[in-house]
Amino acid sequence: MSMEDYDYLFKIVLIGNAGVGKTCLVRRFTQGLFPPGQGATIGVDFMIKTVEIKGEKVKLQIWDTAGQERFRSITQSYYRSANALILTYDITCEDSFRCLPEWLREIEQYANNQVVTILVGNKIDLAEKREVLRQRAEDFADAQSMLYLETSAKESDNVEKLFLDLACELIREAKQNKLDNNDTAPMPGEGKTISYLSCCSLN
Ligand SMILES: Nc1nc2c(ncn2[C@@H]2O[C@H](COP(=O)(O)OP(=O)(O)OP(=O)(O)O)[C@@H](O)[C@H]2O)c(=O)[nH]1
Repeated sequence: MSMEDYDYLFKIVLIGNAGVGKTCLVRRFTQGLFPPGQGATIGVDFMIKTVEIKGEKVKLQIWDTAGQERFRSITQSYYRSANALILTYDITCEDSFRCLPEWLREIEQYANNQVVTILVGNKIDLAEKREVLRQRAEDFADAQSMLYLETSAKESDNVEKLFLDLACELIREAKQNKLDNNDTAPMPGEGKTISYLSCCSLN
């Protein structure tokens, strides 16, 4: 794809425990469906979706990582070039919430320190099975300076909002030139395309 096809290109990586719904969130957003009998992700998978925000074309490269521990060394290598991380847990699974500090350590260790991180509590359609109160998650996210959103990949609640809010935030940051793109920052007159990601696995 040539550079003219979009104004911005951002890489978004989903992380979090196995089974919290990362793949379903990506499928819902990129394909508009809730896949039946979704198997566990092996390693990483990626999808692309281009959205238009305030007249600007934003290409989102979305990486869905495997939550299973045994894939951790593979998935870690995808953190570094991420512009945004979607740290996902399952509101019906206390365990997936309790593992968040562990995920934050991974982020600290492997991600770029400019990365935008959003905490997502998925499966809100299963309200009667909720194990993690919204307030508790909000407080946790606040303390870590993360955005917080609750979603249902199944019912499509807040899924579009999740990715579009992230895209808006990334555009805002890019405009303030806060992204870690010192090497390839556009020169005046070269336009505002974030070109440093164009080398990433688009082949
Ligand atoms: N009720 C409900 N179930 C969901 C939702 N999102 C995902 N699920 C179910 O949760 C299970 C795991 O979903 P996945 O999307 O495969 O989870 P994952 O986080 O990608 O798992 P790994 O690939 O192993 O890391 C599947 O049975 C989904 O149908 C949701 O919003 N609501």
